[in-house]
Amino acid sequence: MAVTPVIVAIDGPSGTGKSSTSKAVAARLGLGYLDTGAQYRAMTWWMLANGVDVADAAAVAAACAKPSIVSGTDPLAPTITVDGTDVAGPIRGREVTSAVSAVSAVPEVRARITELQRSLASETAAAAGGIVVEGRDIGTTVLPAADVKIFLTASPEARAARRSAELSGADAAGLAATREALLKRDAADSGRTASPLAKAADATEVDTTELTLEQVIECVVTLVEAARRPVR
Ligand SMILES: Nc1ncnc2c1ncn2[C@@H]1O[C@H](COP(=O)(O)OP(=O)(O)O)[C@@H](O)[C@H]1O
Ligand SMILES: Nc1ccn([C@H]2C[C@H](O)[C@@H](COP(=O)(O)OP(=O)(O)O)O2)c(=O)n1
Repeated sequence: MAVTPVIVAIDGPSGTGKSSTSKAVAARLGLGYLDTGAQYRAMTWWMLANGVDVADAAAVAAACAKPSIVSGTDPLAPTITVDGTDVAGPIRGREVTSAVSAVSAVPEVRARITELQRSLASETAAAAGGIVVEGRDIGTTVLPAADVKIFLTASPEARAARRSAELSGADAAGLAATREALLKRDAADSGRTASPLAKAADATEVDTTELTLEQVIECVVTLVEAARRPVR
């Protein structure tokens, strides 16, 4: 019996477990995976590498059609390139992290990246039987007809502890500084006019503060399996 492709949207603020949960759910169910934050980070990396002033929205808007951003959708080996260069490492650095909210608030940037996301989601879903797409506005704007919508939350303390455990070397910062930077980015992402971070009215909210990653994965897998309808 065939099953229709399933589209899963996972949104929420930083450090709630979107990437780890989405990758694991996609791998377990044999679906594709798209990290939309990586696309905004890649656009930001390109702006910084090309000397565009990220505080100048008009300059960012004028340049944002130039870079070619390509995402690989295998959850076991996700990739991201800009004009053919692998940027998976540099896009996680502090410089990009502190500039990404400004770049992703520019409507022209969002229009371009949203179009990329929609075409990649439909191509991948058709080829892989479905896709898990994670970000900030997937359930509200990018894929409002998604079959499953999840909004992950966690306390700022838990999120800061998770993030600071990941950072090392030049990017290492104290827990308090990490918490402050994370809340500042949340406020910018939630407060922007163009497609802000928000829970869709029909999304299931999962507070991950007291859950293990495995428990969150199980919860999402159960919701996706329930939504998969056999085609007769
Ligand atoms: N429920 C959880 N409990 C403990 N640690 C978690 C949980 N979910 C995710 N993590 C860890 O927190 C960090 C941030 O998770 P990530 O998936 O990157 O979050 P996001 O994509 O929402 O920013 C990762 O190191 C991940 O392993
Ligand atoms: N769908 C999305 C995804 C991310 N963004 C923006 C806002 C976020 O602060 C940045 C980075 O997202 P990313 O998911 O990589 O951030 P974290 O890993 O959660 O720290 O991109 C967005 O505006 N819309």
